[in-house]
Amino acid sequence: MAEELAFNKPKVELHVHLDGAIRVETIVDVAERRGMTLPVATVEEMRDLCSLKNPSTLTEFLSKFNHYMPFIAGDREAIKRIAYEFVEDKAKEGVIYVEARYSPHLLANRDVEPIPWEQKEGDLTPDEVVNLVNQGLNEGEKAFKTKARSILCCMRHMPKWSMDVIELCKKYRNDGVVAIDLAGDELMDTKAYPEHKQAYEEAVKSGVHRTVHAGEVGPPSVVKEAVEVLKAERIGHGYHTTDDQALYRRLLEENMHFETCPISSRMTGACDPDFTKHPLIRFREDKANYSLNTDDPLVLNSNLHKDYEVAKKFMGFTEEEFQRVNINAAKSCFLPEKEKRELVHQLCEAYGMVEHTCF
Ligand SMILES: O=c1[nH]cnc2c1ncn2[C@@H]1O[C@H](CO)[C@@H](O)[C@H]1O
Repeated sequence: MAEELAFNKPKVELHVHLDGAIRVETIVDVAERRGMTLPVATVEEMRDLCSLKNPSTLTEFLSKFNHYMPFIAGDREAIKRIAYEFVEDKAKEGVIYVEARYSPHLLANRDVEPIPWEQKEGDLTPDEVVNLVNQGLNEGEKAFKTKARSILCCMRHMPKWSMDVIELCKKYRNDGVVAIDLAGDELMDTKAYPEHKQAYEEAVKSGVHRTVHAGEVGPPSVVKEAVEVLKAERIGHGYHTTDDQALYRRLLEENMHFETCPISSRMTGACDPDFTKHPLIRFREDKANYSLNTDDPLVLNSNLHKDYEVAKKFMGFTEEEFQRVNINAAKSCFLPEKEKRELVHQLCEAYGMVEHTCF
């Protein structure tokens, strides 16, 4: 008999890295097609290599990308394929709307300095990467009926890419790209460099939506900077906001959206490995505005059902709270207003709620 799911209803996912959500089978397949040598012999060994087994650090977590990104980066077919398969996987998890994020530069091999993953210079630019991902998401959306949009990531340690990122957000805003993000290792580098600030200023000026990874493993000051300097409309993770009570209270009042990722937060060492002590419990009790997300299912060897399961089993989540969480996610998504309202309506219908009582 199939295992009972913690929340078997339509869901919205706002924080998931496209390059952290690739199928292991696809990595192996692409490597073989490209005649590249894999470090291990089987899919299962590759899964082991790409994923963390025990709670660790964000730095260690991010180092897992080194094992598989070289096989995908620079390959047009692979990039389109991972986007398409991503939508299929989300549809199977009952996600009806998803925002997938990635760094176009980390998948390119031309017009990017330095060229990532020790690739030789090729002819795939960050611009074309965005185009390919858009095609894959779009075709996936048509095939699997899950709406998919994307968020382009600036990387904390690569400030010189950030102005390209905002220009790509502007160029593709009518073709699937809904926002800008700032990702990467907060522990190694917590400061927002002038180039990141400039990119976010341009985002504000040109009406591009903004989210920022902050307070994941870093202190609340990073969250404060995200809100005050980068004008973030949502916070990626944000667990450590609760370490500064005044800031936490203020963001609760402002209805700031926190994109939380329970399983990820344990494995990156962002939070106490004991889920019963997780800041998400505080968010729930305070009726904060937050969503539940996977972050990087490949690196976590996990899926969205498991995040919901953890919330139910260890954090006291009920069906009603899961519904509230998803309606908040829909209300905080980066779709245009009309599409956002339709999404909220779709959830209310699926949850059997009358619209005006729909929180
Ligand atoms: O949990 C996280 N915190 C910060 N950065 C992350 C996390 N997961 C992935 N990435 C980084 O974001 C890039 C673009 O998708 C990934 O390549 C990875 O370096």
